[in-house]
Amino acid sequence: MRIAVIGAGGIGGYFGGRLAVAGHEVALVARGEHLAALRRDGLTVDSPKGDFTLAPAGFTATGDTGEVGPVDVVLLCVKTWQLDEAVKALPPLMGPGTAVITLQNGVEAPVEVAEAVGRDAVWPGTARIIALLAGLGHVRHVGGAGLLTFGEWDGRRSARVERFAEALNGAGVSVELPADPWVALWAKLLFVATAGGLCATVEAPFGVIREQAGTRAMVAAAMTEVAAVAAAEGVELPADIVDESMAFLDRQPAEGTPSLHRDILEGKRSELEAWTGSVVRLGKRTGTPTPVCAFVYTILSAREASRRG
Ligand SMILES: NC(=O)C1=CN([C@@H]2O[C@H](COP(=O)(O)OP(=O)(O)OC[C@H]3O[C@@H](n4cnc5c(N)ncnc54)[C@H](OP(=O)(O)O)[C@@H]3O)[C@@H](O)[C@H]2O)C=CC1
Ligand SMILES: CC(C)(CO)C(=O)C(=O)O
Repeated sequence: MRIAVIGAGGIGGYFGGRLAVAGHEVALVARGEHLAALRRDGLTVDSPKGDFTLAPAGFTATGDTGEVGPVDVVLLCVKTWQLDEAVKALPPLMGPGTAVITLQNGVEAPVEVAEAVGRDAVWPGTARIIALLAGLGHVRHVGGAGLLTFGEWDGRRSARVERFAEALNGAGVSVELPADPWVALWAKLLFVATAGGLCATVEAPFGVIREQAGTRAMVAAAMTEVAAVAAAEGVELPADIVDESMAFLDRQPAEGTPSLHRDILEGKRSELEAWTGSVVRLGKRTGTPTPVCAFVYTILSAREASRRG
């Protein structure tokens, strides 16, 4: 298949790299020194599922989607606050059946992208992985299954969704095709906005916030708030979503950290607005109380402002 990945960072480099190794025609859209390194040295991925290096001849590295042309699937792998610019790079990649998979945490990215390319072209998706850019042209898969969920906007099973799922499976990437992709997005938000938010608030990895009774209780209370906001938005999460998500927290590597935590610590712009911030915003809009999420959001807004100067 012909695949373009916009944003060849942690998740884009990992999933795009695996598809290229499996023989698909992959274009990694990157910029700056990272793009230069990809062109010169190729892509190196360290992963518990098997390390690999892709030679420059094994994929296209470009800063210009006009050089790529229409593809079957676009993996949109930039941060939420980078979507605006990334969306402007989409038109040359779009053919009649092109699907754009949004992999951002949060529930707002598909809506933003659909405003540019239409709902029929957008597959709301999630990535279950911890991956990061370890250096120029170098991605590190730290943990997590390396699993993708995605589907047509309205949840209908289509031939193109199944075809891409097969391509991913053939590339060693696990896939779940949810009956409703929005349930998967909300379930992921329920985890990152709360467990991710608490890690960033106390500046500690998953192992600490789940062992301390106080932070564990706050995570569970915040998760209950997110489920209530989802219901108010018309998305019914499974009845055991909080227990399931606490069990998911217990399965995370003890030293694992969410990107929200790493970004704030490093003084970078974070995705706070799209994670805990969106829960608070949508809670206000629907009249759903979110006191724990609002507390976490307030602390982190101040912490990010202070770190970024
Ligand atoms: N990392 C993870 O484990 C997971 C991440 N996610 C989600 O995936 C999304 C991406 O996260 P992550 O992979 O960590 O992010 P990274 O910052 O590692 O990667 C994003 C990459 O996209 C590049 N980029 C941004 N805009 C453009 C553009 N217009 N053209 C070309 N390249 C561009 C960035 O370059 P530059 O540095 O120059 O800005 C960077 O290399 C986030 O929304 C996150 O929530 C979801 C699950 C797990
Ligand atoms: C919390 C985590 C690792 C879960 O996959 C994530 O999505 C992120 O850090 O962006």
